[in-house]
Amino acid sequence: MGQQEEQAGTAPGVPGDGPARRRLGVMGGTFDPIHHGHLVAASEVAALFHLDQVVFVPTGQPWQKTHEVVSPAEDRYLMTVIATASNPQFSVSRIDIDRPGKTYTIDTLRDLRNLNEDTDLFFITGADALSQILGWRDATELFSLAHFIGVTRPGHDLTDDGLPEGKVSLVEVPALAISSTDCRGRVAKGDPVWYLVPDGVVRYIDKRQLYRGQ
Ligand SMILES: Nc1ncnc2c1ncn2[C@@H]1O[C@H](COP(=O)(O)OP(=O)(O)OP(=O)(O)O)[C@@H](O)[C@H]1O
Ligand SMILES: O=C(O)c1ccc[n+]([C@@H]2O[C@H](COP(=O)([O-])O)[C@@H](O)[C@H]2O)c1
Repeated sequence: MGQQEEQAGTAPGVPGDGPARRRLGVMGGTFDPIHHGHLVAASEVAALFHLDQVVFVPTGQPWQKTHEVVSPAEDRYLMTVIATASNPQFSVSRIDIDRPGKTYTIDTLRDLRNLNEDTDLFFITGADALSQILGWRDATELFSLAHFIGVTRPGHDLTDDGLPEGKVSLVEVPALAISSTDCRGRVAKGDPVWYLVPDGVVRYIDKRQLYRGQ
């Protein structure tokens, strides 16, 4: 499938006929720290899919990152708030960090469905995460709760192989070869993360002395 296939005019459910439903993008992530790769992906998808809002949802306990040291949820939440504060289309939800136990997207989407009536959900995910999705909890039900939008990410193949037809769109976004792992590594070595993450996030990392000992 062509990565540019889902342009504005062909995006699923684009307003036209029938009563307007709110269109909410959902950008889930560990955001340790949030970086410009996340922000560009959300901004690009919001424009292409005519989304009213994108809600960033930091994970509580990312169960597939148990081999890594994950920063406290409150730090990751606050960095996400700082990074998104200037964009009126972006907001941040605490639903995953306030829910006890491991974080599963099935719970995220069920909660968001309950909190938002007359709303269609669009879950935004990078190519690396999309390729793992069949291993997520209750994978088949996920696709009945949201439309999934896979975005390009340098170093990863974007494919919807094996995923249900009509439930996933693939989108090319400006390529930013940034990862949270790389940002953490740079801070640990004393290298700059300016312009990889928003300025306020650089200052927050410094203020809280995050990633220093890693
Ligand atoms: N540079 C990027 N371009 C496009 N999508 C990205 C990029 N970085 C992360 N994503 C996507 O954002 C979501 C949240 O990612 P996450 O918070 O795990 O960041 P990460 O950079 O992959 O972190 P880590 O390096 O710690 O694994 C995932 O769907 C991921 O695929
Ligand atoms: O639901 C699952 O089983 C599941 C497994 C791994 C990742 N996810 C979600 O995928 C998103 C990106 O996760 P991560 O670990 O790459 O930051 C985030 O919203 C996670 O909650 C979800």
